[in-house]
Amino acid sequence: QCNLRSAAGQTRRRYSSSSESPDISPNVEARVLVINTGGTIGMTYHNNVLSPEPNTLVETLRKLPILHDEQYAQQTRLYEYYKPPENTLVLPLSKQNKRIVYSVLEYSPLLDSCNMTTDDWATIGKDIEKHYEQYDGFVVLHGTDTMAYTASALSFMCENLGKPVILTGSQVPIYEMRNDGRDNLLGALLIAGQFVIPEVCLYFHHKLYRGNRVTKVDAGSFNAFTSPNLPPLANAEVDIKINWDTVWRANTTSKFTVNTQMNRNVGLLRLFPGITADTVRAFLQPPMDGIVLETYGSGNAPDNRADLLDEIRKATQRGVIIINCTQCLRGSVTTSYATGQALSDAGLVAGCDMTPEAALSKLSYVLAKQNLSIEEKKKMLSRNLRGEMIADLGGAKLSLSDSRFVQVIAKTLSISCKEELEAIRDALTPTLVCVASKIGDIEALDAIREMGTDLSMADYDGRTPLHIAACEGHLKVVEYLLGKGATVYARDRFGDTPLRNAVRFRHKEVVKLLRKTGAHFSREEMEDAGTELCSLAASGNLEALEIWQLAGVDMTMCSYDGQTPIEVARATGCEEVVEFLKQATLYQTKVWNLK
Ligand SMILES: NC(=O)C[C@H](N)C(=O)O
Repeated sequence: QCNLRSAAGQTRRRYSSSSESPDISPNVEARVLVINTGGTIGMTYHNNVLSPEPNTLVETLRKLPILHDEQYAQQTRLYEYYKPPENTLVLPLSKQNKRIVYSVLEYSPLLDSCNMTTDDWATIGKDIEKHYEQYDGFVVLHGTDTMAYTASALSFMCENLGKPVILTGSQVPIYEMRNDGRDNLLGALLIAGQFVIPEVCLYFHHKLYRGNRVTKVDAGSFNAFTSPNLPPLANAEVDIKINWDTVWRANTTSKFTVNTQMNRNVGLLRLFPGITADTVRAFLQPPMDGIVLETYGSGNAPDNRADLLDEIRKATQRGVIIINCTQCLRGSVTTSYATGQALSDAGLVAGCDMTPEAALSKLSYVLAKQNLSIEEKKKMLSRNLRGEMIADLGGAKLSLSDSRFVQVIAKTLSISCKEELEAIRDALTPTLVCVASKIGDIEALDAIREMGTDLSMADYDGRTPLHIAACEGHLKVVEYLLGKGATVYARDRFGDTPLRNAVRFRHKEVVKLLRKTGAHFSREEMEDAGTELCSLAASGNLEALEIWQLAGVDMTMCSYDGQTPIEVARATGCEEVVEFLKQATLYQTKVWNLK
């Protein structure tokens, strides 16, 4: 059963441009899911006020040449291949020679983001989880008013995220002549389709921010957001420049999941001079489980107000968790003042440099963990979970440009300016990490990482240390790299992932570990697998077939000429292989029945 073929029963030919020449690059098309939740971007005027307009966005985008290339769609029979066709669009060829095919999933009803609740965050999270394997990245269209809250909440809900999730929207509807919606959507799509940034981000006005670091600061400007305590992850100027050193990575070997358990009994309380103890007491009454207290300056509150401190202390003793965040836009909570020390003595958790939006959603996420004690929850809250805060300001990060090694080279080559130094670092480190990975030298990898190098750095062929360790079958190195945030979704210039490499070189244990971490074959790789499986069946290579199955490939895929592996095995008469493929077919039938 050729369930992954196109409706026409043939694989689509892919084209690099509107010319007739087929592109041989296997990774030329990326897929992005756009989840449209509402917001100004898709609003129109009704009785002189803006509200969401359902069922019109896709048709509008289809008519905009910068957001859809109809000629390419027709030439490559895009609509036969990607279902449902009415929601599928494709961007013109990007500067990096990539095609981004995107599908729009529109919610009903579309919401002004002021109307969103915790349930809506969970719906978005669950949809990302449901479609996670089919897409390279996700764009969430969302109203700007509560976008920072949703971005923060999603960053905690998405555990072990390996692909980009980018929230965007606009200040002026995309249907208006002058608007920021087109640019924001285009930028978000280009980043989600071309870069493996494994974070929940927010893209607005040419900048990509970490989602849990932003706050809306302007209601009347296209430049509506700021990330006060962390520079942008990317700037989309003439080129899109990713600040890879800043990108946050999940340091685990666990698969992506979405945890929608959030505690709703949380709140934000902003101190002001003269606030009464009655107000504080009323706010902290049950069922309140946790609050973010927005204090002055670097986390200060009056230390001459015994009545206030008393209410706060009583609440923390009852088990209410209180995070101390500053009302200032920029900066961190410290204990440099007596007025700040009083709060920490009253049992508050330091919110460091978190935004109130991030602190509130982190609190809601952590408080929902029923198996943790109050002390464990407090500990978890003071840890940096998703790059939402700098927990320890004392330990500034070392960068390779500070390292002795690069300094010595720079001196030898008489280099002094920062740009040249960075150029050397960028040229040397991919090679160094790849060599260390090839020879299985974890100590060297660790030393290079300590200098501040990102171990997901790719060489000139787009090959990362994880690709190399997977080829070599260095299980320990693979484990180490995954533990240090290496992405299983990196594709080299040939379109290969570490999983594809491990399968090719038959490293069973590496395949198992990569699968456990969430690696999977893309739809196109699955299609191409049919031919490979038939040739392995023809040569009776049972071991290789087993590895393909471990990699999650459907063993009933057809070859290019429509034969199934089991038919080929029967024709060659290799009983062992026939038996194995029979079992695999039974298994696959069960999988389909479950769907
Ligand atoms: N610019 C916007 O999207 C604001 C709108 N009220 C919303 O948050 O849905």
